[in-house]
Amino acid sequence: MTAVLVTGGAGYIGGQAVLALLDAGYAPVVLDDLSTGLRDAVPPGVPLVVGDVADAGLVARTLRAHRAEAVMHFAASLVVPESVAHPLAYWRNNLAGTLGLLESCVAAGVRRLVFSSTAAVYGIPEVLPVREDVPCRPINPYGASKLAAERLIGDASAAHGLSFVALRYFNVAGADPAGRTGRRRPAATHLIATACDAALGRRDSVTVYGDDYDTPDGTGVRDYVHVADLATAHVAALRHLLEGGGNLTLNCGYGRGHSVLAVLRAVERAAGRSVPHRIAPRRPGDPPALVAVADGVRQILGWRPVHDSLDRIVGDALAWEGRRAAPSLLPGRPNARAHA
Ligand SMILES: NC(=O)c1ccc[n+]([C@@H]2O[C@H](COP(=O)([O-])OP(=O)(O)OC[C@H]3O[C@@H](n4cnc5c(N)ncnc54)[C@H](O)[C@@H]3O)[C@@H](O)[C@H]2O)c1
Ligand SMILES: O=c1ccn([C@@H]2O[C@H](COP(=O)(O)OP(=O)(O)O[C@H]3O[C@H](CO)[C@@H](O)[C@H](O)[C@H]3O)[C@@H](O)[C@H]2O)c(=O)[nH]1
Repeated sequence: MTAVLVTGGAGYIGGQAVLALLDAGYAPVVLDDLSTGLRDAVPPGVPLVVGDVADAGLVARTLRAHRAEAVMHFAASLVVPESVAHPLAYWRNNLAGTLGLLESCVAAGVRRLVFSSTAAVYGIPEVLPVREDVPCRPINPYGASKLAAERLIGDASAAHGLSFVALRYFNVAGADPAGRTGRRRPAATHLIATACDAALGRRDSVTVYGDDYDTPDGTGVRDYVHVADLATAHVAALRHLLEGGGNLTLNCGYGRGHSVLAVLRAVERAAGRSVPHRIAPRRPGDPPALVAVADGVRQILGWRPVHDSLDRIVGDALAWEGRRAAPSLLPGRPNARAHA
C-alpha cells in the first residue's frame, strides 16, 4: 500500500482526507502538533506522530520510517481575523512549517506534495469568478503567508525535482456525510459553524460582518465547498502525482457564490427554526466576494463533486454539530429549546 504523510491530519480537512485516503486504499500517516487538531480525529490504526511540521529532522525520520511516497500538507494556522491580529505567528507557522517540510522531503527523497492553499491568496479579485492565473494580491497575513508558501514550493520544485499540486480551496464547510468526522474546534469562527451553533441554541445570535458590500444583498459572498468533496479532490491530486503528472495550481470550489444572509436562510431551513442575527461593521481582512472558476480541477484531475449544494453542506454541518450538542437540541426537534 502506498504510504502518504498527512500533516495536520488530526484537523478538520486533514481528518476528512485521511478517511478518503483509507477509502481509496492508501496508507495515511498523520503528523500533527495537536495545536487545533484532536487525537481522536485520527481513526484507529492510523499512525499519529505528535510534533511540529517545522521540525525537519522529525518529519524526515517519519517519512523514512513509514516509506512515505507522498505528502499532503494541511498543517497551518488559518483564521483570517486572527492572522490580522497575530501576523508573526501566522508567518512563522505557515511559512516555517512549509520550509521544514520541504527540507525533510528533500532529505528523505520524497518528491510528491499536495498543498493546502487558499482563495485568500487572491485578495480582492478584479474579475469574478476568479481564475488561477490572475495576479495574487492577498489582503491579510494568512493569504500572504500561504502565497509565500506556494512560491517556496515552486522554487523547491524547480531545484529538487519535487512535483506538487497546490489546491486553492474556497470556503470549506460541511462534515463527513457518514458522520465519522467534522469540525471540532470548540469556539466556532467560520460562518456556517457559527450559524449552526446559533440554530442549536449554543449562542444567542450570529453577527453579520457588513451589509454594505457591493454584492446583491450587501453581505459577503463566498463559494462554499463540501469537505468530503474537497477530500476526494486531494485523492485525485495524489493519483495525478503518483502517475507522473506535472505541477498544478488549481482552484477548489463549485463556482457559485452564496451571501451570508443566504447561508443563514439555509441553516434555518435545515434546522427548522430561526437563526437570529445582528448586523455589525465589516471584519478587517475580509474581501467582499470570492467565487472560483473551478473548471481545471474537474478537467485535469477528473474531480467529480457529489455534494454540490448549499443545503447539503449546511445539512451535514448541522447534523455533525447536533451530535455534539445535548440530545434535546438535535435538529428536527422544533421544541428543543423549551426542553433544554
Ligand atoms: N477551513 C477552510 O475553510 C480552509 C480554506 C482554505 C484553506 N484551508 C487550509 O486547509 C488546511 C487545513 O485547515 P482546517 O480547516 O482543517 O484547520 P484545522 O485547524 O482543523 O487543521 C489544521 C491542523 O494542523 C495542525 N497544525 C497546525 N500547525 C501545525 C504545526 N506547526 N505542526 C503540526 N501540525 C500543525 C493542527 O493541530 C490541526 O490539526 C490549512 O492549511 C488551511 O490553510 C482551509
Ligand atoms: O460570524 C461570522 C463569520 C463570518 N461571517 C462572514 O461570512 C463570510 C465567510 O467567513 P468565514 O466563514 O469566517 O470564512 P473566510 O473568512 O471567508 O475564510 C475561509 O475561507 C477562506 C477561503 O475563501 C480560507 O482561506 C480561510 O482559511 C477560511 O477561514 C465572510 O463574508 C464573513 O465576513 C459573518 O458575517 N459572521
